[in-house]
Amino acid sequence: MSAQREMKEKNHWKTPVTIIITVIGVIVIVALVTVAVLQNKPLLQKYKYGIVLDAGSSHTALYIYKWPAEKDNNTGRAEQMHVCKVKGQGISSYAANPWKAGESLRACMEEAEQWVPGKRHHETPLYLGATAGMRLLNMENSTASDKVFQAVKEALQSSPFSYQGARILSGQEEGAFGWVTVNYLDDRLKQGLETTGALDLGGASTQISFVSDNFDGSESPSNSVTFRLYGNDYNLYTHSFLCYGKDQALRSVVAHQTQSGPEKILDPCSNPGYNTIKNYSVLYDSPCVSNRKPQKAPASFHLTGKGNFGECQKIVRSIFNFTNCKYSHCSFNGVFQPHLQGAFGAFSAYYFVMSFLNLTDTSMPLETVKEKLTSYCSTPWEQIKQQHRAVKEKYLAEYCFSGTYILTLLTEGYNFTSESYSKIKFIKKIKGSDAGWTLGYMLNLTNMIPAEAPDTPPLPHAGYVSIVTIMAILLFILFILSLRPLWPRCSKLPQVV
Ligand SMILES: Nc1ncnc2c1ncn2[C@@H]1O[C@H](COP(=O)(O)OP(=O)(O)O)[C@@H](O)[C@H]1O
Ligand SMILES: [Ca+2]
Repeated sequence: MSAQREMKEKNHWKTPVTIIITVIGVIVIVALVTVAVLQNKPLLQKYKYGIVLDAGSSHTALYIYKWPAEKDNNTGRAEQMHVCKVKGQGISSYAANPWKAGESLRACMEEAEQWVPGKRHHETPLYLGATAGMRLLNMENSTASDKVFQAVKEALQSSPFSYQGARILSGQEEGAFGWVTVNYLDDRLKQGLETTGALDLGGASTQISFVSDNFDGSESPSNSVTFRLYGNDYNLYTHSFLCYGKDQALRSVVAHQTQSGPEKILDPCSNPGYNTIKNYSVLYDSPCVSNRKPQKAPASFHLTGKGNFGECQKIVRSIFNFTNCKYSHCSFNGVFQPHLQGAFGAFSAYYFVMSFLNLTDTSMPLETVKEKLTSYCSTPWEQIKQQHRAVKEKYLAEYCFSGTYILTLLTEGYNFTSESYSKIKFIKKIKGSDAGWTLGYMLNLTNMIPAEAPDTPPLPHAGYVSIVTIMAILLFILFILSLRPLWPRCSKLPQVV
């Protein structure tokens, strides 16, 4: 028995050499894993910021975006942090007193100072892009448009942010950047997935942008925008229809009914019982209709609602020209359009109107959409007002027209069929960021979408740490095994009888 105990005490795990080796080994493993974890730990998240003002025809909105500072070029995605709606109307409405356009922006600029951390102010780029409202003002009165821009620039330059310019976007830019936003937020660009088309309905213009296999730009170069993003080439079809935003389209529809300069009209696009007085000079004060102003007309006319979808649609149809197409296919007004392809995201006024009318479900047959519009249009105005007390009267009075216009623009203007209509999604936001041209515009100007696919580490951080740990343990075991000759001879253990 005593011999046995003696042998147990000489157990090799307790020899000084193995104790030292074990301690060193454990220290080495702990050190290795600690270094691996600390060295490659994602650094504490710091953000960069960017601000874009969308100076639309009806209103201005200030968007603040943020993205992780360390990985702006590859893995981090920019997202909307805050939006500030500027009080009052769009900047083009200040043509008569331009300095007020600058003043109108101040409250949102101050709000932005609260949202972006102070030490980042000076490095935060600030852009303003104006769309169709300013395009029209610039056509009509370029001096007034220049003055509005001057006032706006002064207001923006007096902020602590890094002012990068204020300008009018072209229709192509507005359409293309809306498409970039939608596909960037859906992660379609980085992953090289099939892209989603973009439908943007504003107050003064409307844009359609999509990638089509049978469009290479040759048939109509002015509708082609090419991009190389994350290593993929895109040939985008895009078109912006000036005067076909819903406010200008409504002007055209009312202008159509006042060609002879009447004192009264019975408008099928307004609910029965709706009554208003409209001023001729205000109605015709837009390059979209100014050439049609009746010669002999009183100062104003009475508009009374009739609420008839079918009749309203007839008038809406009349503002599109479906003749004279010199291309293989056209949408309307002789504008080239390739065959529609893939899914579409429809945002801005498309969303506001269709969500109000409970028509965002596009699996609904087009016949049902028409029935619902027929019913909405024929609902008495008093009843509409009672049912939607919280909704602005101006919007409320226009939903019958707006719904009719959207359905006609999509199905007869762009040629969406019952089948392709079901591929449209009416959207406001994607993953918390508003759909619209602003994000795409900023991504482009800050070079945040690389032309080539970025090199990504082959392993995620957790995988890397696990592999280093396993390797270290394996190395240690190998090392212990390699010291086997030093181990005490276990085979000499006496046989217990
Ligand atoms: N809640 C709402 N309901 C209906 N229409 C809305 C709502 N909010 C905004 N709109 C409309 O959305 C449109 C936005 O257009 P806007 O971006 O200002 O013009 P554009 O892009 O042509 O320069 C306007 O016609 C505005 O009236
Ligand atoms: Ca817009």
